[in-house]
Amino acid sequence: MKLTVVGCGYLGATHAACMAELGHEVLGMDSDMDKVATLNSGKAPFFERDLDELLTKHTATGSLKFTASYAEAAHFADLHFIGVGTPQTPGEDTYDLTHLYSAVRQLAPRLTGPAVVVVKSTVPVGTAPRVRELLHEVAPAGDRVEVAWNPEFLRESFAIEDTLRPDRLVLGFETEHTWAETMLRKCFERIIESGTPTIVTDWATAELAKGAANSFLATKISFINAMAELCEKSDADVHQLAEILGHDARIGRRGMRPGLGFGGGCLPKDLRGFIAQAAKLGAEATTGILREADAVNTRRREAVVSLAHEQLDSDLAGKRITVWGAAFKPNTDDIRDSPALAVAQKLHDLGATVTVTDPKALDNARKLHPELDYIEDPIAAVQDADLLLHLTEWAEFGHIDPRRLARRPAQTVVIDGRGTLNPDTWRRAGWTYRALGRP
Ligand SMILES: NC(=O)C1=CN([C@@H]2O[C@H](COP(=O)(O)OP(=O)(O)OC[C@H]3O[C@@H](n4cnc5c(N)ncnc54)[C@H](O)[C@@H]3O)[C@@H](O)[C@H]2O)C=CC1
Ligand SMILES: O=C(O)[C@H]1O[C@H](OP(=O)(O)OP(=O)(O)OC[C@H]2O[C@@H](n3ccc(=O)[nH]c3=O)[C@H](O)[C@@H]2O)[C@H](O)[C@@H](O)[C@@H]1O
Repeated sequence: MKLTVVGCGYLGATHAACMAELGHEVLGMDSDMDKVATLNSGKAPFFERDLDELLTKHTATGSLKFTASYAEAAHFADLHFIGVGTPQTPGEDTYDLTHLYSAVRQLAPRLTGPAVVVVKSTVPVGTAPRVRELLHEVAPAGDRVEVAWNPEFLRESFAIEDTLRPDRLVLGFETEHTWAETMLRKCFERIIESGTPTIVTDWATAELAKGAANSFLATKISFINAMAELCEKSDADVHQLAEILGHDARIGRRGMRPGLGFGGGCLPKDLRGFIAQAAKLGAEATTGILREADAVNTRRREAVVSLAHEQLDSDLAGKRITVWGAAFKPNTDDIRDSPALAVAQKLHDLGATVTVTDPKALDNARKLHPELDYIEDPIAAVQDADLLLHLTEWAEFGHIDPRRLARRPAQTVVIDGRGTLNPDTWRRAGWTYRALGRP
């Protein structure tokens, strides 16, 4: 099939490359010309495992191309996926849908024949009818343009695997048995035939499925982090507690790692956007648990700052603090709402000199937090430090032998914000080891 993907960021570039891998002819469209040029050269404008290889493979054969032209995109195919960003509105908890409506407004006047517009971006429930309205108003093809909803559940750092072999496919349509459904079933034929659970539903359920999934994931993380707060008061170990709970299949171990909490471009803003929309719809009473999940998450960042205070005798002025980690999680260069950088910035604001290291995210971090210091080598990073914070659990950091570090810092104190370093190894190497939720 021929198809386009409008918006080629973390989601869209991956989707475009994976659709080419499924055998389709794909044109990715993005308003950012630099991104388009990078993608056309077979490279991703961000770090995602194996994505460069997939882009190189399919741009080389010509089955995958990128453009900044809506006219070209509209002309190329009659199946259009939209994956533009839907960030949090600055200063509010709601979604900023400007990019989504802008993409629809620019695509619509160029749709002269029957077409299917499939939205993958995450939105508040109730967005689909507005997209349909806009398309029918503006597109010359009018109501021959159908709208489908296909929420995306991929995780960054597993994006290709999650796109090609998803846990489930959710397809939302206005009515049953539409042309849009036929088109999407054909597009995802290989995925569906491999046995992937495929749920066909209405628009509202498809929209809600995404917000509900991310809200649940966020709440699961905050649940174990609330237990960490309790462990801190009772000398219990939240990591062992999580293991014990996780053996119950109804609870499950995955997605329940305690520590500094969730960040990234999705869980925090989707949780807040979900709460804001529920309140707008008059279902505010259902959101208490979600508000608490957000509050627990914020408290974990504050807890690391408090621990740092405690270790440095309540005086951060002039202290040298090394932070291992800038990305919001390992194996990505994404720093959107990064818990590690939020803590680093706070410590800097309190007067410390903060040096950050990260295997992939330093360029992005430098742009957003120019006042912090940066260094590539995590070992050199601890030179003369009064305190080491381990805030993003890259495997590279876990493999460092603390004995190799012991003579470099001014004080051998480490706060393990992710709880993945081995306390015994660090203590045996002469370090004072502190972590959230464990003695
Ligand atoms: N990043 C992820 O892992 C996932 C993201 N999502 C959702 O997918 C959507 C996109 O997220 P990301 O890819 O992370 O964002 P992103 O910011 O990396 O990418 C968005 C892209 O859209 C482009 N864009 C913005 N306005 C445009 C327009 N009018 N026309 C054409 N291109 C335009 C931007 O230049 C950018 O390249 C969001 O709604 C997000 O919640 C859903 C599941 C996973
Ligand atoms: O909507 C999205 O964009 C995506 O958001 C998350 O994916 P992602 O943000 O890539 O990352 P996760 O692996 O879920 O981690 C999110 C944050 O939670 C933290 N986390 C995760 C898991 C855990 O057990 N504990 C924990 O603190 C991570 O460190 C990270 O900061 C969801 O997992 C995806 O299903 C969803 O598609």
